[in-house]
Amino acid sequence: MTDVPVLTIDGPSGAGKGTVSRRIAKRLGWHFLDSGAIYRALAWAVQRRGVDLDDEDAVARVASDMKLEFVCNDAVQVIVDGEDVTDRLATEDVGRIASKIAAYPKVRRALLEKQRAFRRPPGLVADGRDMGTVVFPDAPYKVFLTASAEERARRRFLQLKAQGLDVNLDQIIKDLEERDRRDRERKESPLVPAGDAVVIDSSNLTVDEVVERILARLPQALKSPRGASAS
Ligand SMILES: Nc1ncnc2c1ncn2[C@@H]1O[C@H](COP(=O)(O)OP(=O)(O)OP(=O)(O)O)[C@@H](O)[C@H]1O
Ligand SMILES: Nc1ccn([C@@H]2O[C@H](COP(=O)(O)O)[C@@H](O)[C@H]2O)c(=O)n1
Repeated sequence: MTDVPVLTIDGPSGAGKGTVSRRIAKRLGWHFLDSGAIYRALAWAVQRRGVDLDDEDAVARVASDMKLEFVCNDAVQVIVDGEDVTDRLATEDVGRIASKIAAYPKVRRALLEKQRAFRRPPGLVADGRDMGTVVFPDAPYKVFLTASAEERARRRFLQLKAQGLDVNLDQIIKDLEERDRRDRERKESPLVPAGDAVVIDSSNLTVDEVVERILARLPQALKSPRGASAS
């Protein structure tokens, strides 16, 4: 428990959590936690070290001892064990492995304090699956952002295509639904809205509209902090 305010934005893959969270963090002048990037970085480290994905203890050991850094320049760079892996984490392949190992209770426990360490003044916007339910249950502001599976797949398709990746819409829908099902059905920290979260369906909303809806729920005093950028 701490006095530092946290806004949690949870939801399924492709709902727009990362895009919206980054914008809001910038507007408020707050820190930003992309917790999915931590699970993706772990997926990468586990593969890199040749660890058996079915061995929960071995994967949890990597979660405890991997050296993870987020370097904030124009964009956020993810450095794992001294290697910049930023460009390798976006693929559905890494997402699939991340969601498999994210189901392990020992892995989630090993990553809990690493995530809580992001809570620093003046505030934190935390994006993920269990930010409002498990990692920051005392957060005063919680959002569950969702959208139809078709719309989320369409967004992911356009996003990956823009990055020059060779993508197939049907495969993306399949991957996304499988990953969501695994995230929702796992026993440990499943993807569910926190009881006190506001649910926003972004299927028919632009990014700006989602950002404004969320900001409208925050107290005015948080929206004009010293040093916050207006962009
Ligand atoms: N409301 C929206 N309308 C249209 N496109 C959107 C909207 N929100 C996000 N997008 C686009 O959808 C893509 C996926 O968004 P984003 O990466 O923020 O989703 P996410 O919920 O963080 O996904 P993941 O959990 O898999 O990381 C991005 O290209 C983003 O620009
Ligand atoms: N708080 C979180 C965040 C992510 N995960 C798992 O990681 C996968 C990848 O996350 P992205 O947000 O980058 O797509 C995701 O499918 C989850 O399985 C998690 O469990 N908890």
